[in-house]
Amino acid sequence: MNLSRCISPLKKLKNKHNLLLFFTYSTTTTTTTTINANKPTQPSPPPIQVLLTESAGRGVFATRRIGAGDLIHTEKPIVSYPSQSLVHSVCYFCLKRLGNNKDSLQGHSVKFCSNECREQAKGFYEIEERVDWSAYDEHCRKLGLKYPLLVKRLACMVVSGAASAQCLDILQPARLLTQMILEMEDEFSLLKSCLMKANFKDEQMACILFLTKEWYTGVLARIRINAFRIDVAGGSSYEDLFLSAAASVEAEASVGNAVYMLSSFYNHDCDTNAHIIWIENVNARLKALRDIEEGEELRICYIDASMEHNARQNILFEGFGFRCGCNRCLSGD
Ligand SMILES: C[S@@+](CC[C@H](N)C(=O)[O-])C[C@H]1O[C@@H](n2cnc3c(N)ncnc32)[C@H](O)[C@@H]1O
Repeated sequence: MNLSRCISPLKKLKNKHNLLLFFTYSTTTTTTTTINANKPTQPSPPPIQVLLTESAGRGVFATRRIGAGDLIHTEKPIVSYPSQSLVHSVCYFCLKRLGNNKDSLQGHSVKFCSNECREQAKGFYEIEERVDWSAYDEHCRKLGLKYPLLVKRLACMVVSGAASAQCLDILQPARLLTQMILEMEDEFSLLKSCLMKANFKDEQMACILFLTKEWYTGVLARIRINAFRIDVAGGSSYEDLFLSAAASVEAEASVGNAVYMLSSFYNHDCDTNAHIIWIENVNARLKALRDIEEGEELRICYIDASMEHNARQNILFEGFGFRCGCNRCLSGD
């Protein structure tokens, strides 16, 4: 199975209020509906919908009551990439930590935890292997950049046919300052020159036509707002661990970064009712932190919620471009 099959095909519909409404079909909840004892059970759709909010763009809303601790849905990433310092000690596809090489399949510069992961990575990895990325990787390492590595992987996925060049278009982009755009354009030139030096077949060269400055900066602008830092829970008592969603936060402790579709529509709150956790690998699990009523907006926390008021406001404004007006911030806490 290649990665493109894991991507949520979002279907755009109109609801009875004529608001934009999106359903996702590839995410699942743990509950199943038995229609007939003789028929196989089918996963029920997640109890959520994406609607326009009054002041925060689109957001995720409960379609029924959700209990505290319930799993709301799971989600596979559209694109992910390991932290550069851990590239040889996590699975190159699912980012699972590899202990003493016993979980890894040897013989390649990067490792996979299973044949399934190797198979799913096949599309982009065959392209990636043919390119000398040292200049691009070194540029990212020197400047501590993580998101351009996601763009590199996405570019390889597009060349291999495992993803569409437009697959992130629906996500909200960050507003970019001129200086940022200039830096991104330099990075783009580096990425493109690495790819152009590779020995590709004619049809693959034709596939590189999508690779323009506009594509590169547009993808990076979306990744900046929507990427999650992946902190994988270890040990057996993971169900009790509280791991806040920390989109776009830099940290060496994380196994990597990833972009998801549905999870990207969750807005932020400093006193949140839902959170996202990762158990073993990059597949996300969205869980309710308290009872949530039908129609209530589900929000996650993008940052370290233990920070004081001004620090939270500054990080949210600089990183995500908004002033948080949640009840906790309004109370001055
Ligand atoms: C990951 S996206 C969330 C989904 C987004 N609302 C959309 O329409 O795609 C993050 C962006 O949503 C908006 N946002 C999220 N939480 C917010 C909040 N509490 N108040 C205002 N805007 C918020 C900001 O523009 C932020 O950059």
